[in-house]
Order: sequence, then C-alpha cells, then structure tokens
Amino acid sequence: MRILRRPRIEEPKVSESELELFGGPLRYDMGWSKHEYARLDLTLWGALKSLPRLVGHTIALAWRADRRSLVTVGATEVGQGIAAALKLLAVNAALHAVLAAGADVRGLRHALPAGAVLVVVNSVNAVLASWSTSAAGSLEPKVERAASEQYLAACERVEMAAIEDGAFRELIDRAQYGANEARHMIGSSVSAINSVFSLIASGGVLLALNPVLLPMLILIVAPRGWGVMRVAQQRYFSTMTWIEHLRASRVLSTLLTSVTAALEVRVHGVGGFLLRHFHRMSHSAESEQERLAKDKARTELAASALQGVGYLLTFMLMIGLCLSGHMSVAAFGTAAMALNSGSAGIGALVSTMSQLHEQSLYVHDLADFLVRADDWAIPDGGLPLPDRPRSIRLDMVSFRYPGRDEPAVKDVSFTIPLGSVIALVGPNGSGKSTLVRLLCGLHLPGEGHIHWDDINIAEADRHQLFAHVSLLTQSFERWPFTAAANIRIGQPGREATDDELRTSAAYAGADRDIAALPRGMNTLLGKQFRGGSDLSGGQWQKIGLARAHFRDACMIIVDEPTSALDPDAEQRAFDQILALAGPDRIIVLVTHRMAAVRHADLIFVLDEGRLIEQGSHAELFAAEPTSRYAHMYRLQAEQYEHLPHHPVPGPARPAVAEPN
Ligand SMILES: Nc1ncnc2c1ncn2[C@@H]1O[C@H](COP(=O)(O)OP(=O)(O)OP(=O)(O)O)[C@@H](O)[C@H]1O
Repeated sequence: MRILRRPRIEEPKVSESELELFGGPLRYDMGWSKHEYARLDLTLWGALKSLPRLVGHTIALAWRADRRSLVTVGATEVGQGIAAALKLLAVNAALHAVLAAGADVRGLRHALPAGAVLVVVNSVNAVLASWSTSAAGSLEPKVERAASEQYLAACERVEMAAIEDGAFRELIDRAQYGANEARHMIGSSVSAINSVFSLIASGGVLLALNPVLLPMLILIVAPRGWGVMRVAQQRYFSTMTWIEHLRASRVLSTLLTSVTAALEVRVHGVGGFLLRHFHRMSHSAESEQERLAKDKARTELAASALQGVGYLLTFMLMIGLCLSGHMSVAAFGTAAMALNSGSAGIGALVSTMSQLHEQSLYVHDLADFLVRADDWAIPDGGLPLPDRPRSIRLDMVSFRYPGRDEPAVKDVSFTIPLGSVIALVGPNGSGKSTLVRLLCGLHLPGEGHIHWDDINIAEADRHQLFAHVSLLTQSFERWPFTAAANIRIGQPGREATDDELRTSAAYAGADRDIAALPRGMNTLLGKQFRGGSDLSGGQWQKIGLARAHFRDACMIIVDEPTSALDPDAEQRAFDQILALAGPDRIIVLVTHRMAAVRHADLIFVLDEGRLIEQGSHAELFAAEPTSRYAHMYRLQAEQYEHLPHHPVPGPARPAVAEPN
C-alpha cells in the first residue's frame, strides 16, 4: 500500500533582480532534484524493505574503516535487545508475584528475585549502552575520514576535462555531502538496529502473552509511522525544490564575508546591495519554513489522534480478554508495558528509517561519483617517456572544448627541438593557452598527435609527462601557505634546504620581497588566517616564478608571467626565464609583450586556433609587409616610439578665479 503521495510544494518566489543576479532562472529541475524520484518510493513499506540494504552498505563502509569498533557496536546492541526482553519478562514475573500475594504482604518477597533481575539487567543495559555510544563515537569519524579520502583522491585523479565539465562538477558538489552523511548513517544504523531489537523483544513478549496482541501493536504504531514519514517527505521535497534558492543565498553570504570581494563590497557599496538581496531571499525561505512547521503540527496531531484510537481499541480488547479469562491481570500489565515500548520502538524505527533513506541518497551520490570519477581518471601507466626528448613534435593537432562549436586549436603542426626557447603569440582567444594545456598533457588532442621523440603522449605515462613539466600560468595558484611552502610546492615530494628555496627566490627577484615580510620565508601568505600576510600582484608573480624555477623540469612553460610586474621586474623576469634555457631544456613562452619574444629561437603565431606563421624574429620580419608577427611587433613598438613626440596630455586645469 502506498501511504504517501508527493506533497504540493510551491516553488520559491524569486524577483526579476535575483534572476538577473544569478544569470537566469534558478535551476529547479537540475542537480539535487534528481533525488525527488528516489524519494517518490519512500513509503513506509518501501523504507522498511530497504533497511537491510542500507544498513548493509553502511556496515561494509564501517568494516573497512574500523572492524573492532564495529563488532563492539554490534555486540552491545544485541546485548541491549536481550536486556529489553529480559526486563519485560522480569516485570511480568514481578507482577505475577505481587498479584498472587494479594493482601498477604509477606508474599511480596516472591517478587524480590524478579526485582533483583531488573536491577542487574538495567545496570548491564546501561553499561552496554555507554559502551556502544563510545564505540560508535570512535567509528563515525573514521567512516567519514575514509569516505572523504576516497572522495578527495577521486577528485584529484580525474582529467582536466572532467573538472571543467558542468555535469561532472555538479556531481562533485553533490557527492561532497556523502562523506558526512556516511558518518551520520552509522548513528542512524545503530538506532535502527536498537529499535529493531527492542521491537523484537516487545513483539516476542506480546506473542508469548497472547498472539492477538501483535496486530494491535501494529494498529497503534501505524499512524505514528505515517506521520513521521509524511513530515520527512515534506521536508525533503521542500529542500529539493528550494535547493538552488538556498545555494544562491549561501553565495551571497560568502561574497559578503570573502577577502577578495571585500574591496568592492566597501568602495562600490556592493555590501548594501547584497544584503538587500540576502534579506529578500531569506524572507521567502522563512515563509517556507513556516509552512512546513504548520504542516508538521497538523500531521502530528492527526497521527496522535489515530494512535489514541488504536490504543483505545487495544485496551478494550485486552479488557475483554481478561474478562473472558484468556489473560491474567499480571499479563495485562506486562502487555501494556510491551505495547508502550513496542510503539516507541516502531516510532523510533520509522523516524530512523526516514533519516537513513535520506542519508543514503547522499551516500549513493558519493558512490555514483566514485564510479564516474573512475571513468574520468587519468590512466595509470603507459609508455615511458624519455627524460630529455630530442624534440617534441605536433602533427595536425586539433582540439575542441566540449560544448564549443569551433575548435580552440586547429591542424597545428610544428616541432620544438630540445634546447630551444619557443614563443607562442597571437591575439586573445587565438589558442595559445589551449596549446599549452595540450603540451602539458592536461588535454589530449582530439585529432592529430603529439610525439616526444617517437612516443605518442596519448599512449605515454601521463604522470611521467606531468613530472617533466614546470608550469607558470596566468592564474597560478596563490596557496594560503607560508612563502617557503609556496616555493617548495613546485616539487611537493622533495625535501628542500633553506638555501635551495632562497636560491629560487633570488632567481625570481622575490628575495627582497620575502625578506620584508614579518616572518620572512615563514610568513603565512593568506589574509584569511590569523597572522596571515599578503603580497602585491607582482610580488606574487615573482613567487610563482621562484616556484617554477624550484620545480626544475625539462619543459618550462610560462604563460603571461609578467602581466603584474613593474618594467624593471618585467625585464628582469624575461631575462631570468631566458637564462633558464639550456641544451637539455625547452622553454615555452606565451606572452603579448612582443619585445620579450624577440630573443626566442622560434616564434609561432596563432590566429583563431591555426598556426599562421613560424620562424625566428629575423625570419618573420623578413616576410614583411605580409607578416602578422611583424605587424603586431611594430604596433606595440610604435606606442613607445611616439611617446617623446606626443607627450601624454595632462588634465585640463579648471579656471580658478583669483580672489579679489
Ligand atoms: N576551458 C575552456 N572551455 C571552453 N572554451 C575555452 C576554454 N578555454 C578557452 N576556451 C576557448 O578556446 C579558445 C582559445 O582560448 P585560449 O585561452 O587558448 O586563447 P589564448 O590565445 O590563450 O587567449 P588569451 O591571449 O586571451 O589568453 C577561445 O575561443 C576560448 O573562448
């Protein structure tokens, strides 16, 4: 029987300006709402049926995390179940003795053994309960850790394309809750097992007293089960319907507190703007909470009324059984207790089941993510690459980003000999950074091949390829670690002496900037932490360059490494990069500063993803006036040449009237 139907829940009311703020309609039909379909199966019976599978899944996870604690939890829970049954039997015996004694108070001593058993069983039960709590407490964080490590390791392993894939990103976001929910599933599973045992105990005692009492137990607990499930389902549907709204509110609060947004929040007065939106969105979310609370109150009232009817019918039946001589008065008392604890047990079980089911949806997301991440994983192994390839050769390489019609790189062929400095130039969006990603092995060509000597990198050990590359991109990471760690992270696995780090810092011209920091190399570069400091954009770029130097790889790729540097530092940085060139290195330089390109051995000019020119500076200039490179070079050079003849005009001074 399907007890529950999907409740009617109104979608959040979002104003036009909120839609505009988040780039269009909030995506109610995406992501989290996937769970809605799972929840449609959440009937009382369906949830009970899924209990063994859900608990089994959690047990398997816990078994891998900490067997000893798991066995302890299991044994103590079984012990508590037996204790519950023994308690009811002892109560039954005590009642028999008390009723048999009648007016003879001396007869009450026959109740003493049962009383003693009750005391002992209660004490043992208390010890078992605290033992179980302690073992579950140590098991939960281990399960969370194991699941989190699985999740993070899978994130780290996947292809770049996966990280940029919208659907996969969504899965990453959803799966992050799985580890936490796996932890909670331990507690819920323990509660579920506990409820099942106490239910078996109560059911067993009722069966022994009079089999007809068992269906009455179900009659009493069914309304409560219905109520709990309905409330849970309402809450779940509401969460799923409102999830994007909640996320958007969270984004607003994150922006209001973030370090990077702090400047504009203050100077541009964005704070008040964001606060107003936050207020409006929170306000509409509050009304949904209010609706849920009212619905819950109504449901619980109806469930209690129905449960009362169930109790009434059961007691009438029990009185009838007593009057007809089918049940003793002592059995009546014991049955009343068993019905009470049984109904509490089922109530707890149903509520735990709804929690377990909800938690399992998130854990299922995590499992789903792990499978997908495996499909997207950068493969281990492959052909070994030469430590120092004589050349890197591109043959008709094309690459198109998913979701884009035009390829970012189209039919590009060239050869980079070992020991050379090459430069990639071209207008914005011409494919330079994409080509860099292909050279690093972050993406594999869609068509064509890249060979290191005679090894096709599509068949090579990609991890080995990464190990041969030192990459300094436009958006290199500013790790919130110390200055020393920010350089050392160029080779995270290598122990480095202070001297080595200082050499790299000096190479990049960052030594003086680091020396000026409050704790030198040991200064934490992250304003979000207490005691943290920060650097200017240009100083950060020098740190990035020091990191690339410390990595000491055979192919050094620098993509716009000097955009934030002052002219002196820029000149010096280019000199330093070129100084890294050697017979066993390849330097790939991507920049719009044409003056820096002049000294490259080979210059490759890209336009709309195609290679349109290649050669040395002199060769490309020899092709004037058709050379695109020469045109770009002259255009930039002219800006400087004109300066002395055309001084930058100053602001016009307002006419100031002389005071009389
Ligand atoms: N991650 C991405 N996903 C989808 N398209 C991308 C991505 N990165 C770049 N593109 C597109 O690929 C094309 C080439 O971009 P690329 O970043 O390689 O150019 P670029 O020459 O490095 O540009 P710039 O000089 O502005 O840095 C552009 O049309 C760009 O919009």
